[in-house]
Amino acid sequence: MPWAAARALAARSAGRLEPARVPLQEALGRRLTAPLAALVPVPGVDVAAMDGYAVAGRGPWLVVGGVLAGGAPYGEALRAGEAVEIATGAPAPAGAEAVLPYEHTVAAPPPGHGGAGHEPVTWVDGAVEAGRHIRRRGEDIAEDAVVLGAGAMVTPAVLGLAASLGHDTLLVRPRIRVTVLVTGDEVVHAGLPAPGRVRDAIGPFLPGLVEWAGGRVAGETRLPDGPGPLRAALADGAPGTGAGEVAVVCGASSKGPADHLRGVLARLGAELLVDGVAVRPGHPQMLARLPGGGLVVGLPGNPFAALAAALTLLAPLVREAAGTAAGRETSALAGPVRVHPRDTRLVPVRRSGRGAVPVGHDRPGSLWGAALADALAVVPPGWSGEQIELIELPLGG
Ligand SMILES: Nc1nc2c(c(=O)[nH]1)N[C@H]1C(S)=C(S)[C@@H](COP(=O)(O)OP(=O)(O)OC[C@H]3O[C@@H](n4cnc5c(N)ncnc54)[C@H](O)[C@@H]3O)O[C@H]1N2
Ligand code: MOO
Repeated sequence: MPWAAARALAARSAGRLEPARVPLQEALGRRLTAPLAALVPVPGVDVAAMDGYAVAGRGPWLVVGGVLAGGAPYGEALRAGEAVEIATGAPAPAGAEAVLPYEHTVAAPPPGHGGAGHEPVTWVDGAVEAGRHIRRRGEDIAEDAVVLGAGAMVTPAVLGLAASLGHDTLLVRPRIRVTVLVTGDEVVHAGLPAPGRVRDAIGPFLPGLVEWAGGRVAGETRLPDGPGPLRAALADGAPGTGAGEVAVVCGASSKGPADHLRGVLARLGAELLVDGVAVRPGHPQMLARLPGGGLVVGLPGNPFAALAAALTLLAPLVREAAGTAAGRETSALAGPVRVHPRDTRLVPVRRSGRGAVPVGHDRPGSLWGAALADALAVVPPGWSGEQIELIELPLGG
């Protein structure tokens, strides 16, 4: 199957997940599926915007009480000539006309008193402007105001905003659950690989790639070679095999004696949607639908081939399920690339002012080039030209 057709088919194969209410932190990076409205006004009541004295009428003012943020509000209405010592954010008493910040406050003698008095009562004075330093109820955000529309991306700032408006959950499209199955008797997961062994280089990049595309890796299972373990891991009811889920199989996609994925999928009655893609690297990649509704993505064992295949089949379907389509980017190509007569080539490049620069080191078995690059240039079969499509490589963080 041509590369572009495989990518489009992968996107179509995933239905959009139904919106769900999730706790705020889980909504990060998702899109809102409903407008976000204020459940409460901000601020909720009239509050002091400065530490100082809430005052009524003209000074000097007799200090009749104090109120802290979180403390009990002052119980009575202030009368002209009265002040209440107040903390920033504390409810302003009824009748308060302004807040006099400490910095602008002078100790005042009681009216009609000749000098500084020794009474236990306190008098304060200072210049205030009517209404100054009191944030009125709903002044920042009115109750019921719609602050964000459906489709808005949930950023860290959106989480803080939603919390301040009284929300504990947000309605978003959930992250599609991806289960990773790493096959290969020769594959080890820690330390230096002994001769004939190889460190798993695919399992470590999948969670970041899936998260970046809008999904979530729910678990990783390491499988020995052989059809039995793979069949059990993809059987009905196994993690990643249900509707709205994805199982990613690393390795076992080619034609060797240990490459059992095709046979296992046939035995399970899966519908093979993509069986090989005309792309280099990564042609032995597969997409299938299990009878239970789950999708299986087969990635080749060579790590750069697996990355190229993950960007061809896995990322588009995860994005589609999450409702977060990628933008299309084209660029000039600032360096030579090899062109294949029948296959699309995916070439690691770095964007620069001159265009996309091929970084080399792009053998299927090595992620060196992909690690140096920030995008893959899509070089169609027989291509000649100047502008080229780029697909973004996932960034960290
Ligand atoms: N007769 C054919 N042989 C091969 C073909 C073909 O079309 N006909 N295609 C070649 C290409 S291209 C690729 S890519 C590989 C894909 O093979 P598999 O998906 O079956 O993967 P394996 O055979 O298990 O492994 C291939 C290679 O990758 C190493 N590997 C496997 N898993 C990992 C991992 N998690 N991390 C790092 N490296 C891994 C494995 O040791 C092998 O060296 O098939 C070609 N052969
Ligand atoms: O798909 Mo294999 O890509 O070249 O190593």
